[in-house]
Amino acid sequence: MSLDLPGPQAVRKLQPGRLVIASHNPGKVREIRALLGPYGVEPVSAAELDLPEPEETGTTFVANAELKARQAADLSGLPALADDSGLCVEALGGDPGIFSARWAGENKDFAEAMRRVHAALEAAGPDAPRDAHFICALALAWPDGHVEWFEGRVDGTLVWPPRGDKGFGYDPMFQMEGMGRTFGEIDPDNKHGISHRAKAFEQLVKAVF
Ligand SMILES: O=c1nc[nH]c2c1ncn2[C@H]1C[C@H](O)[C@@H](COP(=O)(O)OP(=O)(O)OP(=O)(O)O)O1
Ligand SMILES: [Mg+2]
Repeated sequence: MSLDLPGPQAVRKLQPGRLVIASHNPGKVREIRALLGPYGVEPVSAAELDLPEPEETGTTFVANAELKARQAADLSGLPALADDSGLCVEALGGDPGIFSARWAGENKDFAEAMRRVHAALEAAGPDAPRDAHFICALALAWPDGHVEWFEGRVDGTLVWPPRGDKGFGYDPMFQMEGMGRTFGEIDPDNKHGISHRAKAFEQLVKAVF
């Protein structure tokens, strides 16, 4: 999958003050808080503001990140940062991709979602490559309608059975290129230095702080 962003963007700096983390996923909110730690903004989550969870009608990670950020900025009157991310499995044509959260169902059961990915890979045949990548698209929206986008990617392979309980989502079955442990087995501080989210944040930090 390419990392095409919507186009050249004007760079606007983010001023100190409250910043909405427009996500309803506690694992993600935790990582984003840690990644924003050094930059002097006051993160406030969608849950703390009681913001509704929008329907993700976009067909790309960037479009969904933008939709979530715009809605939160509109409703809160504050700048808002959204993350749309997912696991893309090469042998599955990029699935679950933007549907990564939806594969976990209403109950957000990622043990089940990982079994689904594993079953789909088994169905693809014994020689189906285990290559996969995580994508993270970030959108930062201001109440006046200005938006900026950033993206990061990390490549790896899928393992079975899943290992580790330190991350969230599909972390226990994803092993980054060149690493012997899954994202579920490494310390959060370590993941924050290398993940798709960390890479997207590197771009964001360069541009807006
Ligand atoms: O670092 C990660 N480690 C493991 N799994 C991950 C990661 N990053 C995204 N993922 C998977 C699980 C997540 O549920 C889905 C994203 O779906 P996505 O719609 O962006 O997030 P979400 O619905 O969980 O929360 P929200 O939209 O409120 O931010 O991809
Ligand atoms: Mg979502």
